[in-house]
Amino acid sequence: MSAVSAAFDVRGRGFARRAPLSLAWDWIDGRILPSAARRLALADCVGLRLAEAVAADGDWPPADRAAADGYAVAAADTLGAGSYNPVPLMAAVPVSAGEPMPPGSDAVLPFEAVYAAGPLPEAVDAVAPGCGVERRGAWMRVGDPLLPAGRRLRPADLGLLAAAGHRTLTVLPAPRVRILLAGGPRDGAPEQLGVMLAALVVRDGGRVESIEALPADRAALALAYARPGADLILSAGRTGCGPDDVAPPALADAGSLDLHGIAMRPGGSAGLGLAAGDGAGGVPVLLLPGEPMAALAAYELLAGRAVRLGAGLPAGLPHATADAVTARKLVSEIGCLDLHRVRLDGDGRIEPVGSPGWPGLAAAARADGFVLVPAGSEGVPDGAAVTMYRFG
Ligand SMILES: Nc1nc2c(c(=O)[nH]1)N[C@H]1C(S)=C(S)[C@@H](COP(=O)(O)OP(=O)(O)OC[C@H]3O[C@@H](n4cnc5c(N)ncnc54)[C@H](O)[C@@H]3O)O[C@H]1N2
Ligand code: MOO
Repeated sequence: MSAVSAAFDVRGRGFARRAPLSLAWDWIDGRILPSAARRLALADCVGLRLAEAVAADGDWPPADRAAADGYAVAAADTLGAGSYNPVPLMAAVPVSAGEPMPPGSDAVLPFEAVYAAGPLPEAVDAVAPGCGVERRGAWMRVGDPLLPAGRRLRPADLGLLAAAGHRTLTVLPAPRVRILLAGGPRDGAPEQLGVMLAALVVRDGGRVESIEALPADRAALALAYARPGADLILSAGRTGCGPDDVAPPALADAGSLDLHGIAMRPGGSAGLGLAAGDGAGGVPVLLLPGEPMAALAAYELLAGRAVRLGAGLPAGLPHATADAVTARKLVSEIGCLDLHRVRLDGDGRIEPVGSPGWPGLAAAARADGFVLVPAGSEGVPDGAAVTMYRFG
């Protein structure tokens, strides 16, 4: 791909044209690969992808054990027991759930089925052999496949793998993502992008290398783009057309500005390129608008894809989807992909919350999710079937 808009400085001029989102995706897909697999301690693996399939190292449970609190008994000793026929138990041993079964026992009589006030406990119910017992290997046998290669590890997986005897795992390490806040809010407004972007990066399998607030200074930004230590850089703010919108020229200084201006709304002033940092091919840098809703949209549609690919996760949107029908027309500009924040009612009908160009995160907080109206469409009429991507 040629460095399309690289040479074009939009400051004081505006965007002559914007690239289709698909071009930005091609750029991301062609440059971002997960890092090589590494062996890490189990505790450091949550949210990472397994590089190879994992099998059980032993049986679990390793021996027959009690599944409930009660008395370990030989089931045959309880034969005929009932509330009108208590049967004294000569060899009953109190056990707690999870304890190995004592020799000679083959069932657990729960405390509720035992009268224990006399000199010997008495069964007031009969049990069959195996009752109240978790058999050796009931969950898994040595060599059983437990988790496939590529699995994104959940907290419960780590518990299972600990039970199966694993102390370390071979995983794809999380990409180190540097978050730069370029220029920050205007007029002393509160900073709000750092926490949001960090949470999104973690959601998508990345690790936040640092979050740094920098002045709208071209040289300072170029240095921060070029500094080694990150696998991916997200720079939010100062991507527009004003005189102090120095993020795009700073990226050109640090390496290359390969795209600036994307045909989507909000988020249309996003850009991307490479910083000549420590990586042989340069470190991908995604420029996100500073306007908070535009930053969110540009993260979801662009940057998140890069983080997921770097983590070895599927490139597509990670949001749960819902099939819905529009309760009102969703207007859209032809040639531009529109992200509509929408609310879902109990009947599966959605309504827009504000228009795509409406700034701020309040409307996103009131929305249940978003609907994407493709660039080729002039909008979606009411009563049309659409897919809603759920926020959160
Ligand atoms: N002539 C044109 N001007 C603009 C165009 C255009 O096509 N032609 N595009 C517009 C679009 S789209 C956007 S989006 C903005 C790009 O904004 P910037 O990336 O330059 O954002 P800033 O100027 O840095 O800030 C905008 C807005 O966001 C607030 N902000 C910035 N950083 C933070 C932060 N860390 N926390 C909270 N809020 C932040 C800032 O206060 C401003 O209100 O350009 C348009 N211009
Ligand atoms: O990047 Mo601007 O908000 O298109 O919304």
